[in-house]
Amino acid sequence: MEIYTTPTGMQAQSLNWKRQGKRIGLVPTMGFLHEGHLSLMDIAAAHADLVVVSIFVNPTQFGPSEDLEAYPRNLERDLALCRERGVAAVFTPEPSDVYGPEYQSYVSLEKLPNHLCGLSRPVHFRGVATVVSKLFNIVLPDLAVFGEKDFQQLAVIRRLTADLNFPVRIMGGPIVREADGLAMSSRNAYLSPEERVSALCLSMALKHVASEVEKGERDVALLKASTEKIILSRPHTEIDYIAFCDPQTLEAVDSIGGPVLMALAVKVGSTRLIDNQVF
Ligand SMILES: Nc1ncnc2c1ncn2[C@@H]1O[C@H](COP(=O)(O)OP(=O)(O)OP(=O)(O)O)[C@@H](O)[C@H]1O
Ligand SMILES: CC(C)(CO)[C@@H](O)C(=O)[O-]
Ligand code: BAL
Repeated sequence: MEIYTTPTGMQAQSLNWKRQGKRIGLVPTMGFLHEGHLSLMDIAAAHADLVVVSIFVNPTQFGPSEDLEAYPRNLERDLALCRERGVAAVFTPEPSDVYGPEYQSYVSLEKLPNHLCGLSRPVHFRGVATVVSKLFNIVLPDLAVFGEKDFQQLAVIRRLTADLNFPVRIMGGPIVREADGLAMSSRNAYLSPEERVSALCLSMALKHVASEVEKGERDVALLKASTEKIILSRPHTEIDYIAFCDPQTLEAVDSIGGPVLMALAVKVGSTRLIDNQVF
């Protein structure tokens, strides 16, 4: 497995592979890898000749009061996991290699970030859209795989790929969960044992709503009220949002007609967790 730390080194290797006719599958991550990330590598491997994983805690997608410094990191372990999974190359640059001192070019979307996580993380999707655009130009992937856990991020990336004519196929990977239902996330490492128990309220609320919808409930106000009750009955929880929206536009809906995305963001202690399901 090759390890590249500079954009020019990575891009030169990618150009080489392209000349040889190889199809490159990219899995962008911020590291501290878990089974969710590994499942995306398997999807990429099934659709490409070789897989490149990027490991980069991207500073531009963190707000000033967010957890950039504290974000969990373990590069040695991540590299071992990538090697075991048959990854061809890991791209792991330093922030200064990605954003030089004169850096001033950003990609932002007009509408999709004005919902859900974008409301409490105002600079987040501009940072994500910028770094993903740069990764596409550096790694030159034929396809790139992102997790459905970050549903809004996947929607933003699909949109920007179409809008900016990147010749990249975007694929989504299903949410991988712990045995008890908690969606895997690098940030789960922040949870104390007591908070880890409270964190189950997200997947429990989704399950509860799924069964209510199955029984015929269509009223979003009622479904929101019962979700709120489930979440706030657990210690250390604070709701950022409970949203029911159109899975394409992310506009809020007030009843379940066609397919609806239910998305949650909940702070458990100081850890912000997200989860979602489409009904
Ligand atoms: N449980 C999961 N199942 C499937 N994909 C996931 C899961 N968790 C993360 N991913 C995907 O992995 C990619 C890299 O995400 P990232 O490195 O931020 O991991 P994360 O665990 O989501 O971290 P964080 O705790 O910061 O949200 C993203 O496309 C993300 O959607
Ligand atoms: C897509 C991404 C790697 C961009 O930094 C990040 O937002 C993530 O890990 O989901
Ligand atoms: N998984 C999305 C990265 C972030 O929360 O910053």
